[in-house]
Formats: sequence, C-alpha cells, structure tokens
Amino acid sequence: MICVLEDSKFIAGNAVHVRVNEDGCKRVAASIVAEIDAHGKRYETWDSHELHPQTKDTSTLDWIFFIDLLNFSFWSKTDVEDTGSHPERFAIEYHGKRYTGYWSLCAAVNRMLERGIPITDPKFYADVERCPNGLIAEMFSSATSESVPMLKERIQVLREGGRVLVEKYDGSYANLLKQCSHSAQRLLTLLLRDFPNFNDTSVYRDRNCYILKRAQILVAETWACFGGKDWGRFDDIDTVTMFADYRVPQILWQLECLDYSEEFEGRLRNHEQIAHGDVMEVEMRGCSIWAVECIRKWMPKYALNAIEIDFYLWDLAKEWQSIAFRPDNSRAHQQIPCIEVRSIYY
Ligand SMILES: Nc1nc2c(c(CN[C@H]3C=C[C@H](O)[C@@H]3O)cn2[C@@H]2O[C@H](COP(=O)(O)O)[C@@H](O)[C@H]2O)c(=O)[nH]1
Repeated sequence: MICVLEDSKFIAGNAVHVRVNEDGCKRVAASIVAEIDAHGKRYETWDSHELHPQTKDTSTLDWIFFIDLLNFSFWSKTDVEDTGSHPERFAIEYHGKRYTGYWSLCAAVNRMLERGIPITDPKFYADVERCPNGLIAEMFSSATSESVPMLKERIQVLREGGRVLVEKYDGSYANLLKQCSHSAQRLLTLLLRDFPNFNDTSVYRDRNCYILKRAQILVAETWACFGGKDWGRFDDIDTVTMFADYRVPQILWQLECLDYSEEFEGRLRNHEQIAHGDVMEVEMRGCSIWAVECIRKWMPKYALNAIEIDFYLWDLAKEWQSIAFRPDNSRAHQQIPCIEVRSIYY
C-alpha cells in the first residue's frame, strides 16, 4: 500500500535537520486565503501558462506523460545565483524567447512538435530507429554553452516509458488512465508496478518511504489540465500530496514554513552537491510534503488540496526568482539555494 502522506508524517516526526514550522504554515495559509479572496483560485490557470497545450484530447495526455517522464533536474551549475536568466545557463530558444528550468522542457517539446516531429507519441519515442538518441539530443539543443543536465538518463527514462506504454497500454497514456477507474491511487499503483523510473522512494531510519514526486505531478497535471473532468477526473484527488521537487522547499524555507539546521543550511549555501537519499535531502523532501499538509489544515475557508497549494507555491517561487529578492532583514526576502541533487526523480 502506497502512502506518501504517512511516510512524510513519519519523516517529519523524526527529522533532525529540518523542522516544519507551524506558525509559518499558519501565516502562509492566511496569505493564500487573502490571495484567493482577491484574485480567485490559481490552479484553475493551468491553461494560462503559454507553453501548456490548449487542446484537450488524447494527444494532450501524451504530451503530459512525456513531460512528466522528463520533469527533473533542471537546476544549473552555471547559474550559481539561480537567477533563472544567467546568459550561459542551459536554455531553449522558442518563438524568439529563451526558456530555462521546467519551462525549457516544455519549449523543447513544443519546438519539436512544431517541426512536425511526433516526439510525444509513445510509439515514436520508444522506437530507436525512428527516434534515435541524436534526435532526443537535438530536442534539447541549447541556446547557450551549457547543455541539458542528465541527457543520457533522460533518454533511458524516455525509452522505458515509451516501451512500457507500447507493450502494456497499446501505445497511449489514455489506455493507462482507462484502467484506473478515476482513481489517483490506482494510477500511482500502476505507475509503480510498470514504470521503474517513477519509483521515487528513499529509505529513512530503516523505513522505505514513498515520495513519488513525478508520479504524483503526472496525476496532478492531468487533473489540472482537464479541470478535474473527463480524462482529468480522479475521485480521490485529495489524497495526492505536494510534489517534493527542489523549488517548493526553497520557498517553504523563505516563508518560514521549514527551518533548517545550521549544518544543512551551510551545505546548501556552499552549493555542495548532495547525493539522492542523503538523510538531510530525505528530511527536506518529507518535511516539505508535511508542511503543505499543515498549511492545508489552516485553511478551513477554502478546501484547497495539496496540489493547488503546491502549484500556488511553485508559481510564487518562480515569481520571486525572477525578481531576485535581495537579502533584507526578513527571511522571506533572503535567497537560499535550491538543494543540488542530480536525480531522475525530481
Ligand atoms: N512541486 C512542484 N514542482 C514542479 C512544478 C513544476 C511545473 N508546474 C507548473 C505547471 C502547473 C503549475 O501551475 C506550474 O506552473 C515543475 N516542478 C519541478 O520543479 C523543478 C524545476 O524548477 P525550475 O528549475 O525552477 O524550473 C523540477 O524538479 C520540476 O520537476 C510544480 O508545479 N510543483
């Protein structure tokens, strides 16, 4: 039985280097409530992002699956200040604009589709003859001197994802969804059973803990893209947790929802590359999931689920990154580097 929530509660209850700050979570809950009072719900804006597909059909499903196979590790060793716009950090040029981070992935995929290459069709990217490694490398051809991180691993993950969809689900994500009876937990179970690359777990104090960042964001983007209906209908969507990436923990610390030990904060500020599975990394990821659950419980006025809070925090983190808050006396304006872990899981 998969239970990310129970595992994150276990991690948060035993963590030494990361602490969930209830007062900070309460303050953030109040600020999200104020934001919704003023501007309405944010997650309903999935379509508003210019690089997200506007059509709502099975090709959109295959776009989302393709993206969430590759949705990991875009942080840059070149852009040390993490401005997102360092002139030499890996970037994809598309329609005259440069995209970095997660958006570079979306731009790279859309650029291929516009060239008439069916890159998101599982039958295509599973086929080494029709879709050789060089074509995938070409998809990620950078506008700068830095190339996409982990290209070799991205190709391996793509081949596995495409092969399993072809062999078990007749070459489409839609057929996988059809076997889930509108259950997010059923989808997570099938993803873990059939696609090893989604198996994002870590051992913490001898317990195997599920984190499942890319598997859960796949559910969430499917749900958000289709507005919770049709292909996006999941009757248990509220059981999906926040997705433990490297961007949301950063803003959770800035918003004082997470507190770090001096040792962990020092490792982050020294830009130490940390191994996936390091105890402090697992504590950061588990406590981030638990912090969002704490924010949720302080919002009786709006029954937001963890996905909606996550999307709000991620979009806010990207806004703050773009205006590069300079350090001032409040922690909210201090930058803290994202954790530097190279992993196919986030
Ligand atoms: N927890 C969480 N992690 C998310 C996202 C998204 C994209 N979400 C968009 C879609 C709908 C929403 O409204 C957002 O606009 C990407 N990531 C992760 O971040 C990292 C990339 O960061 P950077 O290098 O700075 O771009 C990488 O691990 C990637 O997997 C999210 O929403 N939540």
